[in-house]
Amino acid sequence: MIRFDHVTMVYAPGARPALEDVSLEVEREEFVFLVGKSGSGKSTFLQLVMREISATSGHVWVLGQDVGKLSRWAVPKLRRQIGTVFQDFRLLPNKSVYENIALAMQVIGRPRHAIQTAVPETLDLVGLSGKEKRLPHELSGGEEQRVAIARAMVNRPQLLLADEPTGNLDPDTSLGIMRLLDRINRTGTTVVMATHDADIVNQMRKRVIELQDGDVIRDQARGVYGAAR
Ligand SMILES: Nc1ncnc2c1ncn2[C@@H]1O[C@H](COP(=O)(O)OP(=O)(O)OP(=O)(O)O)[C@@H](O)[C@H]1O
Repeated sequence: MIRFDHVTMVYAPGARPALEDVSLEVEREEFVFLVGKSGSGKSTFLQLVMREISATSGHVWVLGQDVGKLSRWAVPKLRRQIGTVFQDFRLLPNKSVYENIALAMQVIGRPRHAIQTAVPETLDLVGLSGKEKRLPHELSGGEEQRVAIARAMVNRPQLLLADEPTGNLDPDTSLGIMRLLDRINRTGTTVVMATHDADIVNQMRKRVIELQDGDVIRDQARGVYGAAR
């Protein structure tokens, strides 16, 4: 699903590498937490997978493709197979819940009948049936994140990347979001989630990859947040 082969990322000449000689593999249908202090390289990792940036050296393979070698038209095709969720939700404020989700299908040219089927199904998946007409400001933070997850999932991506998705939510709401991400994972979507949320990581007991100054310093199955090294 994802393979990093001696990946180094240097943003500016002479700068310290944001990732240095990272090699690892994420298998299909895994759930992986990326942890590490601020600046350790978590977002850089996710951006490399999305091909928002290109590795300075080494190879990043995503869904069987060396993303550094993709042509310009192949990048959007790759991104269509990857859902993304962020800490700040990134919903369009003057569009309804339904419209926010439908837009993700419209922009890739899906036909209206497909949208009319998939949006209600996805709203049901995230537990927001009945709220389709609401605007984002009429929702709680947890509900806004559920809309963002619905938008990420409506095109049925094989891979879901989440950058600190519970960062703006209280512990109970965060747990609800994690249960949803776990359910999405169990139905076959690979999930990679960067987080600082120790409680969540310790409760979920999934694979934990810890970065420090651009190095992988721990890769642990059924891991915890703080190092039990
Ligand atoms: N666009 C950029 N230009 C230059 N340097 C960058 C850029 N993005 C990140 N960096 C640097 O790369 C390193 C890794 O940053 P990154 O954002 O990947 O860390 P992070 O683990 O995601 O941090 P956080 O938890 O704060 O989001 C840091 O030293 C950061 O300053």
